Amino acid sequence: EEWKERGAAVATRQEVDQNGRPVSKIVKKGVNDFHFGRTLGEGSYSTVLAATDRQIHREYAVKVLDKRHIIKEKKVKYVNIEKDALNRLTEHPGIVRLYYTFQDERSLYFVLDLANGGELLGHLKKMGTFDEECTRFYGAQILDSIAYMHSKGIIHRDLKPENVLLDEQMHTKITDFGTAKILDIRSRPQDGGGTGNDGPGAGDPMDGVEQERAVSFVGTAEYVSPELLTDKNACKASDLWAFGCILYQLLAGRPPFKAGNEYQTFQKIVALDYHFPDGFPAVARDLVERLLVLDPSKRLPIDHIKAHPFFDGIQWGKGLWKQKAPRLR
Ligand SMILES: O=C(O)C[C@H](Cc1nc2cc(Cl)cc(Cl)c2[nH]1)c1ccc(Cl)cc1
Repeated sequence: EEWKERGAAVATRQEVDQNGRPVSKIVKKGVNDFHFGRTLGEGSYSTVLAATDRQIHREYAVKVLDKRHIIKEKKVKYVNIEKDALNRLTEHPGIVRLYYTFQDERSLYFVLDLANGGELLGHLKKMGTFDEECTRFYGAQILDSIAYMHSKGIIHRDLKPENVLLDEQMHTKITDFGTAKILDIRSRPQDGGGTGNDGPGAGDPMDGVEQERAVSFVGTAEYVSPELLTDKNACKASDLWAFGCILYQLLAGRPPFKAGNEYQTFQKIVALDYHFPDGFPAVARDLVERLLVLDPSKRLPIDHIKAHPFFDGIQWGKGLWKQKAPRLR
């Protein structure tokens, strides 16, 4: 079928050298190295297909983008940000892994982990709400992945249950880094990345540039942080605001800020206009209240979130990713 006619293309395999720095090893991988299968999803700028590597018979998710469409819609910057961000996030089980990128005359291809457990959002819709144990487990995995991203100078900027995929062990894999912000680590003081509150625009020289230009990107309405709506700038703590919204949503079955249209949702966010439903567990409420804080520098930093009583019993680190996922209920 049509995939056959396209020539192989030079691809880069992402590996890390002995110092852990990502190096692109040139391997000849192209569209002919894969057998394309079912469509897994359609985005506004991409189609994701299941594909099997013909040599090693391993299945991947391949994100295919039409070059003409990308150029016409001025999304070239986002595609290259997605590639660069994923290339820095190669050693964490909670982040979708990028194996190859290649292109042919018509399309761009990202060869990614296949997470065939579906989206966390789908499971939440099916269940209505998660109980505390499931919320604790999934919340902990998402937080552990955010801590890793931030330690590599990456801010996701569009965290939401839709962008949290599940693998066959029902463990999380965060995806969709096209709208990420890559902090220039050369100038950033090595803050170990976990603080989450180095304020908007800290250390990212590109920020100055973004401030002059209107920031063209705002996340998904229900999860957008107030600082993104007021002073247009995302910081690491913006991901922690979204994390607070996700925790609330897993337990309540809906996000904290949701109105009839986007503008009304934004008004609720900047007014911190939200309420906890009856029966919302008190210990979870305490944590959410320390995350949904208007001033980004006052949000609980990641290390304090991990130490919060809500996460009592969570084994942070490798153990979190080896244990069996709790049955959803
Ligand atoms: O070969 C690489 O790794 C770098 C290229 C860079 C690149 N070449 C492009 C051509 C077009 Cl038409 C559009 C975009 Cl966004 C383009 N990005 C590339 C190729 C594929 C993908 Cl998925 C991302 C970036």
